[in-house]
Amino acid sequence: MALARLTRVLPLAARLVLAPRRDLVVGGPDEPLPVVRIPRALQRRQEQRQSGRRSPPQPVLVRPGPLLVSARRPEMSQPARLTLGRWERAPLASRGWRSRRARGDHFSIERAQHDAPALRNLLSEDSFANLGLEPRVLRALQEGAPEVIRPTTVQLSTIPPLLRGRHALCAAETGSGKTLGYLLPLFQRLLARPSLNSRHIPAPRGLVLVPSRELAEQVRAVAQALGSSLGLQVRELGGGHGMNKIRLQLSKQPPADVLVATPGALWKALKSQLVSLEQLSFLVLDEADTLLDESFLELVDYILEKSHIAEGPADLEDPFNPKAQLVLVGATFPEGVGQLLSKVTSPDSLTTITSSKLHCIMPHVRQTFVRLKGAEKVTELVQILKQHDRANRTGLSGTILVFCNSSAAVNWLGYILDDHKIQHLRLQGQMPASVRTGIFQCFQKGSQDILLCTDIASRGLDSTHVELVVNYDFPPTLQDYIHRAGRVGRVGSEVPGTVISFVTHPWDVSLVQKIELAARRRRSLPGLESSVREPLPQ
Ligand SMILES: Nc1ncnc2c1ncn2[C@@H]1O[C@H](COP(=O)(O)OP(=O)(O)OP(=O)(O)O)[C@@H](O)[C@H]1O
Repeated sequence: MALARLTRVLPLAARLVLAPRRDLVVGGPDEPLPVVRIPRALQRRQEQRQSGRRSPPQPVLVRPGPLLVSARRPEMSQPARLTLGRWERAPLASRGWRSRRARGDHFSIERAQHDAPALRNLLSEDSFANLGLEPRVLRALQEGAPEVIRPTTVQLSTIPPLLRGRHALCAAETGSGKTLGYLLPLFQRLLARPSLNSRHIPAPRGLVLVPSRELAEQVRAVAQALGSSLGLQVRELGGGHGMNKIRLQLSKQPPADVLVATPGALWKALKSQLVSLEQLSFLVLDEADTLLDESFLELVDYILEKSHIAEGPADLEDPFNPKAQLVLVGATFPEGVGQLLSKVTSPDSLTTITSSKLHCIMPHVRQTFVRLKGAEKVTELVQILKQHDRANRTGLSGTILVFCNSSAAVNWLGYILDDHKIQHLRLQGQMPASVRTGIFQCFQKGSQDILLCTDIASRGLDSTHVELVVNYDFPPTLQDYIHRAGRVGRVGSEVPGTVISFVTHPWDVSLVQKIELAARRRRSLPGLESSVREPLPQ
């Protein structure tokens, strides 16, 4: 490049001679010629460029010691003490995985620490009492969640701004305790604001929107444990059951102070005027990236339209004209927040809280990638499950989540596991609501060790027993990978987590290479950043 630039700037009249030592000699016949020496490295790069060749990245010399990446081919391993620079080319173990010849190859991103990042770096003075929570709320926390003693890093950074009435977008890694991070401020706000309900239909003051029925059940259970000691009613409104069930859920007495709902069910209830959002003072969109994607956006738009969102903290203070504080929560940064917000409030009123580990490969979970032929996946899975079963009989093992990319694949794989006499549960979106109910709770309680599922189980669902996530089908996006992998290694997990991913298609390989590169550079995954200040489309 430098040589090319140099030749361009030299006057046309100048004579260019490549000197024997490859120095450039410039000037007329009678003048003493200035000599420009070109460094050898530059010359070599120029020669390579001209011949269209690029030197392959140098393999890292592996010495004994802990590894960050361990590969089947040892020269592709990376020691734990080495981090590649941002622009440094990496010797990827997954390079060449698009070729069939790569079948059978594998590598792992090793566990670098034991604890979840959300539990590290906590100081002894970090306590819930120092965050501005009222004694009543602290007591409710003690009674409702006795295992929770000190706040996680995410709770430390979200609770104070939420108590100050700020609208917030909280994006932090999976399993870091975001649910309590928004529920505690929600309850404190409701205690400060008495119910004004004079209408005949239920008008909850707190609303948590979640993308799936299973997550609604889970959040309701956590909220109810806190709400019952505060004298506040928490109810759940899940979809898929038809209008009669929705009517029944909403007619229960006493009416809900806090409603945990899926967008579809709430939309139906609002359309049929079975519920009103006029009294709303706290609105949470949990798993905001999913709620803002195309499948839910229209419903969520309608719900936001019916809620009176405050312009800012000052707007929340009028007790006779309730306005709602808005909180968006997720483990991946949602797209389209700016567009959504500009419809209901000013994007400037939003505080963005992101954790330092957002979109990073979890450092406390071992993640293995295996390049396979499609037809080999079943054998590989059956072997893993049988191995686990043997370990389980000796009382060593936790539970396993196996992810497929479609409901049909879950059913098909389920029949194959039946043939192998491997007991399991199945959870996929096309199951009737009555069959789906309670499946995840069964798995959470440990009554069955293996759950075959689609991505409906990848968002927000919490189980401290999950030891292994298998991506039987490689997830279609990096966001999906983050959410699926996040079912292990959660705060409070009782077992160390592992993720195993089967890689079969060329498009899987592109994602694997991004994951591997991010791990080797210890940086966040690319392409997931977004901005809350995106302009509204014209
Ligand atoms: N301060 C705490 N101390 C100990 N355990 C906690 C604490 N806060 C939350 N937990 C536990 O951590 C686990 C994960 O919490 P939670 O489900 O809120 O994570 P999350 O960040 O919402 O995850 P996801 O992004 O997957 O939805 C739960 O089992 C919860 O009980």
